[in-house]
Amino acid sequence: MEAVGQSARTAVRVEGLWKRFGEQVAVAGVDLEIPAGRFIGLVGPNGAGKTTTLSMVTGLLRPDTGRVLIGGHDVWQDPAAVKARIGVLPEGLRMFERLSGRELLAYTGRLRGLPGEEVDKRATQLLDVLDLAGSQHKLVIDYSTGMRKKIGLAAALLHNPEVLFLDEPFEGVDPVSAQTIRGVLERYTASGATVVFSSHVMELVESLCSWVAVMAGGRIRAHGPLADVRGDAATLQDAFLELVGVRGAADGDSLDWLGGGAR
Ligand SMILES: Nc1ncnc2c1ncn2[C@@H]1O[C@H](COP(=O)(O)OP(=O)(O)OP(=O)(O)O)[C@@H](O)[C@H]1O
Repeated sequence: MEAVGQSARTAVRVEGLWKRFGEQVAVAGVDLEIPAGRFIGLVGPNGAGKTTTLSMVTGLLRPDTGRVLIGGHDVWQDPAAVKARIGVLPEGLRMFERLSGRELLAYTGRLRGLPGEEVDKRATQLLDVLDLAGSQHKLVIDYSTGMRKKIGLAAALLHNPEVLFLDEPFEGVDPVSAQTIRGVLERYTASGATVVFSSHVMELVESLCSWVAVMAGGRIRAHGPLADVRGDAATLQDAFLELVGVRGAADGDSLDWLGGGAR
């Protein structure tokens, strides 16, 4: 199918996305134009709608209304073209746990239609870079949380996608592994690819991302280059608290029974 008209530098276009779960409106009209070749952060408080949005954007969950274009292809009209262009590391990743890390990559690569030799080569390099070579023959079920994130990332990168979506990629990952993941992702975006990731960790988003979208209550509250979203605030965290309207409510003043001697 032909790519629908879209600027060459837009990686993902989201138009009028809505999702309800019964009475609960999880995503309430999201429009976004995500630039290519950048590190994009999607931030928001718990329940803001980040996971639901990313699930719809990556074709895992059908929106009630709205559409998503990736590389000009409609996620729901042209899923094969989109799936060839994206890599996804979803939250609570489910994997084939009775395979070893190496087998998981071999299987994923063949599913992606890569020749066996190429899969072997890429898998060896990814396992090395992500410091998983020593555990490549262990079953994924025996991997730690951080190792699971890393093997999931390797599987998502194997076919060299144009856009990589990561839901909380650094959660449960130790600082050394986080630095490794960061290095891999920086190299990947430097080559023109796009990384979209969700996180609660504002310092991380501030240090990694050049473009951010702030979500709260199912809507985008601000989006654009990091400096624009931060505005006059000292940190992205301050700008974020201002935007989501929790300044002053978060200091726990009402918990006057907590601590002290009133037991
Ligand atoms: N399958 C579901 N059924 C019912 N409600 C859901 C479902 N998935 C999400 N929701 C609701 O939609 C809202 C948005 O949830 P979502 O998981 O997208 O938020 P989030 O920003 O990713 O939150 P967190 O940072 O805590 O992971 C929440 O109120 C959540 O309870």
